Amino acid sequence: MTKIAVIGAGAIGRPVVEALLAGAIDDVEVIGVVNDKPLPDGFPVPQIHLAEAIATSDVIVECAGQAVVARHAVEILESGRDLLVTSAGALADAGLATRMTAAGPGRFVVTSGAVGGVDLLVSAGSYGSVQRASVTTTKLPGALLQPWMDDATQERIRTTTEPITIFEGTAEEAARFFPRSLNVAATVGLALGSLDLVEVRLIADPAAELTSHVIEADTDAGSYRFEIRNHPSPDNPRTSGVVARAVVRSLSVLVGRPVGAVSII
Ligand SMILES: NC(=O)C1=CN([C@@H]2O[C@H](COP(=O)(O)OP(=O)(O)OC[C@H]3O[C@@H](n4cnc5c(N)ncnc54)[C@H](OP(=O)(O)O)[C@@H]3O)[C@@H](O)[C@H]2O)C=CC1
Ligand SMILES: O=C([O-])CC(=O)C(=O)O
Repeated sequence: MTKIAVIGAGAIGRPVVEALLAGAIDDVEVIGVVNDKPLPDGFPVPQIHLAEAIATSDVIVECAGQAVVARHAVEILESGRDLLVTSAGALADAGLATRMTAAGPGRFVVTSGAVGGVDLLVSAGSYGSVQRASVTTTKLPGALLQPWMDDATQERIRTTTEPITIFEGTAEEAARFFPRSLNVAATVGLALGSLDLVEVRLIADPAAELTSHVIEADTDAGSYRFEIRNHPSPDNPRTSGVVARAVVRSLSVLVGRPVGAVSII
């Protein structure tokens, strides 16, 4: 039996817990959830402190935010627990990425999250060269407002009646400026081995009922274009609903019991 603790009980963490309790992966036990505020009445597993999660679990699943990875990842890995990271953008901090890579004996992996095709990008980028890469993300305006934006910028985004580009930069900048909306840009950068290479464009579109991520890459193995169109989570319009399912799939690979009739990793 593999013991799992989850950090975060929001739009990703809660459905992950529910899926695991429903038996999505054989032989796992959810020992509890670490969360900022008290969990709502009726939450199906106990709320625990991080220290208890570290003491009693085999794998810790982060579904809480980049700051949690920055604060706790090294401690978790040094305790010998494996860590599944959802907030991939935390690894845009090169210093943190280096410390996490050096830490152990626990292992960390990053979920593919809201996007796909990253397996192919890892394969293409592994031994060869990457000429260019880009991620263009389109979301509803309200999902993109940030505390650092001034009032005029927030108003322009909130009231736009047509698609507007609100950010262009590298994947590192994207993860830093939009920590809850552009983790996928970091995921693509990590897959290709360079966050600086990935040109990111973020579009606020009032008609974007589906969140879209268009990923393009030219490599010496081939040229790729993936267009992903996800339904937003009903609990958090910033987050695509599929992310929780991706976390469960990633966890299933990490614990060695991949979901699906045929194992595709
Ligand atoms: N890789 C990918 O494709 C994607 C990654 N993400 C990442 O996943 C994160 C979670 O997304 P989502 O579930 O939608 O966000 P939510 O805001 O819905 O939920 C976040 C949860 O984490 C909890 N939390 C926040 N800080 C802490 C802390 N310091 N310790 C313990 N718990 C904490 C919150 O608790 P409370 O509400 O009580 O404050 C809340 O329960 C995002 O911030 C983003 O970094 C998101 C989408 C896609
Ligand atoms: O869920 C999504 O579509 C993407 C997202 O929020 C992120 O990358 O942070």
